[in-house]
Amino acid sequence: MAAQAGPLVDLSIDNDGIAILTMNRPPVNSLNLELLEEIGKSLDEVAKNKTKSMILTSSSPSVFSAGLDIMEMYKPDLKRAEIFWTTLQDVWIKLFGSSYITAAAINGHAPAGGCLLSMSCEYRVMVEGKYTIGLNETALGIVAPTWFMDTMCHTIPIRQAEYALTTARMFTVDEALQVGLIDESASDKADAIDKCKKFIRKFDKIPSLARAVTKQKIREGPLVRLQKNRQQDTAEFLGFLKNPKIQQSLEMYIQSLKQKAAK
Ligand SMILES: CC/C=C\CC/C=C/CC(=O)SCCNC(=O)CCNC(=O)[C@H](O)C(C)(C)COP(=O)(O)OP(=O)(O)OC[C@H]1O[C@@H](n2cnc3c(N)ncnc32)[C@H](O)[C@@H]1OP(=O)(O)O
Repeated sequence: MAAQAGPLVDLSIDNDGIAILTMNRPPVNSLNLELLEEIGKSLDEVAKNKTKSMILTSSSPSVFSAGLDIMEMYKPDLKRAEIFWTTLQDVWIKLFGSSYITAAAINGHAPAGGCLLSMSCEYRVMVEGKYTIGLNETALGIVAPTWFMDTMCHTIPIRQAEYALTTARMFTVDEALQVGLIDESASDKADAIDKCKKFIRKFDKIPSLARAVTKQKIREGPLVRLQKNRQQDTAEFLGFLKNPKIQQSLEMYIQSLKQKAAK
């Protein structure tokens, strides 16, 4: 993968006081430890500055995020893998459990961890095109953690979530709209951001504390479940990484990605 030039995330505040968090790890925003750390710091910044809302997007013209960086899981250094996983848990807890308003302007593909980040926001607008979104872990021979599943069940009906998770279903933009995985489609990134802002403006007349507490209460179940089981969840992840069959599946998947990229 190409070397990184420039910061891994850009955090700006626009004229309406809305934070725009842009992931910037070319070519596909795969979530490695360093990118996750930077996203986590930006989320802390948004919370600390009491910014009322945040839009998550990507600097790539065609990929929101390719999900977890597979190289963090393939034959890893186990100490780094542990930090990688706990950092991912932290990012999810901060984003899913945030008190400020969150929306995702999904300007391209959003598989696996990319889908997770967008589902952790309260509203999703996806740019029209040949892009797909979904949790495809089983296709890689791996199992999405319970909190990934919880996040999907919080977004679409549980029957649809079970079917999508077991079949590694990647939804087109139209299919995602139909099932409620995204809330709106957009013609381009600027339109997606405008639509996210329109969603955010719906709260202008709602007292912010009442809104925030309501959001946190409705999201409490999945959050508490992970907070109570963090160590076990990390141990499970490390256990998966030590499994030769999983390493073999990851190796085959990496090869198929490289072959596709070389064509
Ligand atoms: C053992 C673990 C147990 C539990 C954990 C479970 C949790 C897992 C969650 C995850 O997120 S797993 C990751 C799943 N992600 C994917 O399956 C996405 C794979 N990528 C793609 O499908 C495509 O790259 C794309 C649709 C996102 C973009 O397509 P395109 O624009 O055509 O780019 P390329 O495919 O040519 O890729 C360019 C470059 O990037 C490399 N790459 C792509 N995705 C990843 C990734 N997730 N991690 C690391 N590297 C990735 C790809 O190999 C190419 O590399 P080159 O060196 O050949 O340029």
